[in-house]
Amino acid sequence: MASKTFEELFAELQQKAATGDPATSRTAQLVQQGVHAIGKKVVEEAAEVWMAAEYQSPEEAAEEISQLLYHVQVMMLARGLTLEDVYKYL
Ligand SMILES: N=c1c2ncn([C@@H]3O[C@H](COP(=O)(O)OP(=O)(O)OP(=O)(O)O)[C@@H](O)[C@H]3O)c2ncn1[C@@H]1O[C@H](COP(=O)(O)O)[C@@H](O)[C@H]1O
Repeated sequence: MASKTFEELFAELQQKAATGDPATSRTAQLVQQGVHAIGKKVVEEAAEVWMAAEYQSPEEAAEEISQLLYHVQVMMLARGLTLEDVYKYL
């Protein structure tokens, strides 16, 4: 059972990006570091998704995919994008 949905995570991260403390919130820390640092994490997590999907268990692949989705949401926040901005292309 999911502990949170994609939309629920995004709403939580919007709050963290706006008012979170970089000392305690990974999201606030990444947004403070900016698009370049977040971009490196997106690429790193994408590679981990690929490797896990090819060589690891479905459970491990799911965990890596969750980390990629998290970092993609952080990138959206760093660029001031909303879910609607992205959904209109789906
Ligand atoms: N879903 C996530 C999530 N997924 C991944 N991560 C981060 O991504 C990291 C995983 O990447 P790595 O394995 O590369 O970890 P690492 O090597 O320690 O990362 P680096 O410091 O080297 O960049 C984790 O250690 C977390 O820091 C996440 N951090 C936070 N969340 C959720 O986001 C919400 C807000 O979190 P905070 O902003 O930290 O309060 C909470 O609901 C959290 O559960």
